[in-house]
Amino acid sequence: MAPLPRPRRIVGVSLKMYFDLQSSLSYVRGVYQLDGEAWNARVDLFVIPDFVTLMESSRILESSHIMLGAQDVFWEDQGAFTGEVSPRVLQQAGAKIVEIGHAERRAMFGETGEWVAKKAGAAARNGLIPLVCIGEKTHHSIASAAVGAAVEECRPQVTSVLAAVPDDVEVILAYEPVWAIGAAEPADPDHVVHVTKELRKLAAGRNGVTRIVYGGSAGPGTFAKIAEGVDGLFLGRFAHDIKNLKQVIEEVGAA
Ligand SMILES: O=C[C@H](O)COP(=O)(O)O
Repeated sequence: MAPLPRPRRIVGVSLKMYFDLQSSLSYVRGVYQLDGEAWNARVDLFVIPDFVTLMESSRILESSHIMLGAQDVFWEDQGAFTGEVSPRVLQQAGAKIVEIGHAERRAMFGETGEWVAKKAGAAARNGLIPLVCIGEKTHHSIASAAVGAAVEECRPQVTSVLAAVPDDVEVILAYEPVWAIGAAEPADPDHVVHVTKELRKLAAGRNGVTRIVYGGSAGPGTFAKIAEGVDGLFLGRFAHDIKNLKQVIEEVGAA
């Protein structure tokens, strides 16, 4: 049987909390300038600023193909949940993607696998693409054991999410080994390729598109080494300079 065609490549950036309001908007305007280049390179592009910046970002991006994302979401659509942000409101504000279960949220804010799955279900219910962050906490020092250990740790993170979303909706899995986030360099390419190839098997029976992106100190030079395993990159610091994002788009389009 012929292998399934690979989905379109995708590149996105999270601003985390590095930016203030004006610099977030300035960055989003910079991303907007890359719309044509990404589109011509057949690379889907998304950007994830903070909640406060979403509506203005939506206005900036409205005539583009660029998808706007939010950094978190609550699992109910409405009710007495002070401080939480509804998936329905995110959809109304122009978001197309919702990042869920980032390692920082799991570590610092007590986000559990059960919450992540519920949030993914809520995003899908409201027409948003769940971008679910998964990854092992520590890196096994023996390379041959590291892949198996990573897959075992990531497997329940993936299966609980896929069980919570309808089979036919798009899901993006962001493989971000926790130890590679905020590091000097991305994870070893062989490790990323081996782990993501195994994780892709978990979504083999789905009817909806499942894309896997790599995150964790990724930047220019990362994609070509791991293209065999992933559909794109989820970038942080090393794409906060628009010139680097432009270079990554070129590389992903050319790989
Ligand atoms: O959200 C993005 C990832 O956590 C990666 O961030 P980083 O590239 O700054 O390590």
